[in-house]
Amino acid sequence: MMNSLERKRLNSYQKEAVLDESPACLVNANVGSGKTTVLTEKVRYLHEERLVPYEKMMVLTFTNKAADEIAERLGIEKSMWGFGTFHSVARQLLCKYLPEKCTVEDTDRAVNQNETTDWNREFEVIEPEEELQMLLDLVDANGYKIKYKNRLQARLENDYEAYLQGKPKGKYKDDLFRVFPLLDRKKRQENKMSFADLIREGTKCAEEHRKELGLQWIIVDEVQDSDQKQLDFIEALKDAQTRFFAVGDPNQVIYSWRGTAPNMFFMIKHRFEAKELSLPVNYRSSDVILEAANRFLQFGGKIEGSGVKGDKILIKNHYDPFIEAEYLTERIRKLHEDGLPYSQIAVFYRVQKQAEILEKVFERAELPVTFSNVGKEGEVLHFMTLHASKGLEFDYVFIVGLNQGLIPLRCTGMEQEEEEMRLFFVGLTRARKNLELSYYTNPTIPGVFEAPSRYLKRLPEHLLDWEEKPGSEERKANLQSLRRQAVETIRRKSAEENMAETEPVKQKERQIETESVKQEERHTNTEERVVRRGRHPKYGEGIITSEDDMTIEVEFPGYGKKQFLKAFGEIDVS
Ligand SMILES: Nc1ncnc2c1ncn2[C@@H]1O[C@H](COP(=O)(O)OP(=O)(O)OP(=O)(O)O)[C@@H](O)[C@H]1O
Repeated sequence: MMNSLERKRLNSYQKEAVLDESPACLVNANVGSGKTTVLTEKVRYLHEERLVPYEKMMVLTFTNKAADEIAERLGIEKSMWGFGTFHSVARQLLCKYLPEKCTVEDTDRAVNQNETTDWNREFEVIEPEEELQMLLDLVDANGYKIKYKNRLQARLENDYEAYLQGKPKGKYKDDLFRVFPLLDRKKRQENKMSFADLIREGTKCAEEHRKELGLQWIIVDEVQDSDQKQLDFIEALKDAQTRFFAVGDPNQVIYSWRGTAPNMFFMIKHRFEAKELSLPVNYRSSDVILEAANRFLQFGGKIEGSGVKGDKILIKNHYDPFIEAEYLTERIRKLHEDGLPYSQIAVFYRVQKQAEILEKVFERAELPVTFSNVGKEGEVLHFMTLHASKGLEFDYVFIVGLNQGLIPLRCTGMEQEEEEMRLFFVGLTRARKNLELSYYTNPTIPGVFEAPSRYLKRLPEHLLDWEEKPGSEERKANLQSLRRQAVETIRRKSAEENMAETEPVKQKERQIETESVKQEERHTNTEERVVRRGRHPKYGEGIITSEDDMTIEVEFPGYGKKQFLKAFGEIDVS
């Protein structure tokens, strides 16, 4: 009975999850613990050993990427009935159960008699932009007044659902709620559905045809990403005999802004009265990476590793994003020369804006890069936002821009703070073997501070390898070389660019020179000062041997010289 499972060498937790046949079961899985493995093995087991026909199962995912991976592992067609994203499965249902297309005569008659024609199974799915344009056309055609047009997409997403649920008017005194009935009618007449329409109409359709569908299993991947409407869809599909099995990780909720509650995992457990199983062992990352990630874990105990110690996490500082991009090209070239395939290297950043400089510099360096998590396969480097990194794994991961105000972004409340932390957790846990984190001295992004991220302080010191924690002489030399490097690079670039750009480049050059001279001056002044003392909770009282804007160096009796980042506030200066 268990032969095919044994072949796959599942651990005991994974086996238990695969074999479980409770009416509802929720697997609380740690990052990298084999969620996808369990899900695919479960489908295979049910189909091959328990002889459940595919048409009696639904396997729902949140992304096309996950759907593709599951289909590939199972060796089934991506378009197979009941497999795919929530949207594609809702579409399948509607294509099966909506009325067939009306004849031309039917449509003419309906239009003549001013009847609304309705969606039929040949409907077209429209992008949010097209729906917005339909709305704007109706506003213009009817001379309606709409406030805050620049936020209309968001208002459409939120208020349209409210209108459909019977809410008569919105927050603002304008004509938006008068356009909604026209929009609804137009979409039906033109046989077009938005993504939200798909799930809502799909849910109605599932309710009507639940008995006929007679599902034996509903299986959901990454269930922590669900929103209320997707849960309604699952509930609509579920009949008395239908078993519900879902895998998810409460520590990887990073889409609260899209309507997922941070505690969704536990809400689902309650709603479906599900039994909870766990997958504790992470097979992906080294122990060093997991110990770092554990500091950002919000739910559950420690993540267990599979016993590979791994290298320390490298912490780097770069003058600015430009110098960093130059550094990355060289570093990545070297890693590749040393035998690491480009496809095993990824660079993550927090905001899209950071990609601009990286893109330019990497293009010039002629390295094979893709700036998304999909698309180009094969021997390419991956550059992407932390959000896009979810579900992926790489041997060597760079996370850039660990500055206050960037990672984490400035937050307005606790919930946002927690989500930022989960996002960083997702980023860290993509790495199998090596992690490199970096922050800028001069971030050049509005709203981002020079101070290194407080997340660096959260990481256990013994796991970190600060690239340079220099003493005073070394530091001075480093600042000088940093300045030389920056100026040289800019000179080289300015020679390449056209003349029109010379002046701003010069300004930048001057700015860097002034800044580094200032830093050196401050530095020298510190050295000339009378003895100052600082106190550390562990090392006691010591003498401050050097100091600049960001760091402070203190010599402690019995411990020697130690450097600290001021932003972490570990030293009390007397
Ligand atoms: N029992 C096992 N023995 C050895 N390796 C395993 C086992 N189960 C899973 N793995 C490996 O661990 C890695 C992570 O597995 P998988 O991608 O299924 O995890 P996941 O939980 O879906 O990850 P994430 O939480 O990041 O989405 C994969 O490389 C997989 O091959």
